[in-house]
Amino acid sequence: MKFILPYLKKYKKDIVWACLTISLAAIASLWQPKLLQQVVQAIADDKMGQISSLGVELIVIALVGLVAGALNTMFAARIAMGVAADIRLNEYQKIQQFSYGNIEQFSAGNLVVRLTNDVQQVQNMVMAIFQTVLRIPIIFIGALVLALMTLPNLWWVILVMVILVIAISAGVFKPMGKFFGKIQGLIDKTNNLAKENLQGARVVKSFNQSEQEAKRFNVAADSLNTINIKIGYLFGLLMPAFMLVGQLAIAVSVWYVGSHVVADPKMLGGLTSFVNYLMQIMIAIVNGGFMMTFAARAFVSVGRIEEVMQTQPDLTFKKDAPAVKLAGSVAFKQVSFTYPGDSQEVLHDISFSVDPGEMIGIVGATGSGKSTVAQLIARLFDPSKGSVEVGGVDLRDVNEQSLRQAVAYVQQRAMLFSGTIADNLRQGKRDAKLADMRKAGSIAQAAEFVEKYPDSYEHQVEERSANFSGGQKQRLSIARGVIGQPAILILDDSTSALDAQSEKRVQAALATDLPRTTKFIIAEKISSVIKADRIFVMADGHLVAEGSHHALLKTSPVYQEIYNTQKAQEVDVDD
Ligand SMILES: Nc1ncnc2c1ncn2[C@@H]1O[C@H](COP(=O)(O)OP(=O)(O)OP(=O)(O)O)[C@@H](O)[C@H]1O
Repeated sequence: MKFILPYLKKYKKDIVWACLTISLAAIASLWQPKLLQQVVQAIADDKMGQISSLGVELIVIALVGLVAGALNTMFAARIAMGVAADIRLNEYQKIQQFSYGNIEQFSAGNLVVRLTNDVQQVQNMVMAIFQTVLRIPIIFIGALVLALMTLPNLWWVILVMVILVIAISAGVFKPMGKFFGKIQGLIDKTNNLAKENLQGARVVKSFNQSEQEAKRFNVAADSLNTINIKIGYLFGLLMPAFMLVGQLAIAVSVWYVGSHVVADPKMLGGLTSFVNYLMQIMIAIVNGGFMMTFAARAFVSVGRIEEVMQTQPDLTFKKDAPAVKLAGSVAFKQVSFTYPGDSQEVLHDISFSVDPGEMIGIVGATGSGKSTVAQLIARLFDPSKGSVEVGGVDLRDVNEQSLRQAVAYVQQRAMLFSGTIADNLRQGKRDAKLADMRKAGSIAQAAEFVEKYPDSYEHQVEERSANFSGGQKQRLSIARGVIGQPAILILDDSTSALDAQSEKRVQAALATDLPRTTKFIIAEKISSVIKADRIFVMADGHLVAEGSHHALLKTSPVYQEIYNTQKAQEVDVDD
C-alpha cells in the first residue's frame, strides 16, 4: 500500500467522489429492506393507501443506488486505470535507465510480464478498493445494526451465522490465496514457453519439434490446469456452504418468528428485512474474504514492480559530464572483464590503443571475447578492472550523448524495430533527410533493394522485421550505423549474411565515404579483415597478437592456424 499511496495523490477528487458514491449506493441497499418491511406491514395492516407512496420511495431509492453504483464504477475505473498507467510509465522509464547487464539479470520476458500482467493486478486491486472494499464495512456494520434493531431477539442467529461464515471463509480463502500466488508464476511460464515457441517457429518446424514443443507446453499448461481445477473445487464448495448457512439462518428465523408472530404481529414485516440484512452481512464477509485473496495476489505483483523500481542501474552516466565531440581514438588500459552475475573472467588484462581513422580487424575463435571488447567500447558494460577511453576520455566520465554520437555499434544480430525503414535509420541520426538515408543506404548496399520499393525508405518494417531477409536486415542495420557519420564504427560480424561481393562493396564504400571514421571489423573470416591497418587476434579472452595480415602470418601461431583452417576450407582469402 505504501508503494501505491503516492500514485493515488493525483486522483484526490476522484477518490472523494468514489467514496461518496459507494457510500450512497451502500446506504440505498441498506434502506431498501426497511421500505419492503413497511410494504409488508402495510399489507398485513390492510393499509393499501400507503403502498403506492412506499412503492415510489422504493423506486427512487433503487434508482439512487443504481446511479450511485454506476458513477462509482466510473470513478473507481478512472483512479485504477490512471494509477496503473502512471506506474507502467514510471516502471518503463526506470527500465530505460537499466544497463544491458540489468536487463539480462531480470531477462527481457520477465520485465515484460512485470510491465503488463503485474501492473494489471495492481489496477484490479485499486479498482476493487474503490468499488468493493469501501462498501464492505458500511454494509457489514449497517446491516448488523439494522438487523439487531429489527429483530433484537434473533441476535444469536446473526452471531452463529457470522461465526460459521468466517470459519468457512478462513478455511477456503487461505488455500485459495496460495493457489492464486502459484498461478502467477505458472502464467509466466506458459507465456514464456508460448513466446519462445512462436518466435522460434522456423526452428521448431524445420527440426520437426512441434510434438516435442507441444509436450513441453502441455506440462506447464497441465500444472496451471490442476491449480485452476483445485480453485474450482474450492469455489464449488464455497457457494453451497454459504448457501447452506444462509438458508439455515433463514429457516431458524422463520421458525422463531412463526412461533412468536401471534403475540407480536409486527414481527412478520420485520422478518423480510431481517432476512435481507442477514444475506447482506453474509455477502459482506464473503466479499471481504475474496478481497483478501485478491490483495494477496496483487501484493505479489506490487513486490515484483517494487523490485524493478528499487534496482539501481549498474551503469550510469555522469550528469555533469560536458558534451564534447569525441575524437575516434580508442584505448584499453589493462582491461579485465567479468559479466555481471558471473564468476568467470572473460577478458584478461587487455591493452591497446587505436588512432582516429584506423581500420582494425578483430579475429579469434568463437567465444574468445571479440564482441565483449566491442560492448566495452560502446559502454554497454564497464570493465571490471582497468579503463576504456574514447577520444582520450575515460568512459566512466563521458557524456552519454557525446558517446552515442561518437560510437555506432552494429551488432551481430541485426535488430530492426517495427515502423518504417526511415524510422529505423533515424535512430542513427535523428534529423536524417532523404539524402542522408540514400547515402547510408548506398554505403551499406541497402539502397539497391530499398529504392525498388514504391514507398522506398517509407517502406514498413513488420514486427521482428519478418518481411526482410537476414542479409537485408544486416544491410539496414549497417545503414543505421553509418548514417550519423560516427567517429567510431564497430561492425560486429555484421556482414556475415552478405555475399562476398556485397561485403567487398560495403568495405570499399566505408573506406571512401567514411575515411576519418575509426573502424572495428569483427569477423570470423580473415578475408573480411585482410585489408585492415591492424588485426587484433583474440584467444580465450586474451589479446594474443596484433599487426597487419602479412606480419601476423609470420609472427602469430594462432593467426596462422585460423588462416590455414580457412584456407583448407577453401575460403576465398583474397591475399
Ligand atoms: N551476456 C553474457 N553473459 C555472460 N557471459 C557471456 C555473455 N556474453 C558472452 N558471454 C561469454 O563471454 C565469452 C566471450 O563471448 P563473446 O561474445 O565476446 O565472444 P566472441 O568472440 O564474440 O564469440 P563469437 O565469435 O561466437 O561471437 C564467452 O565465453 C561467452 O560465453
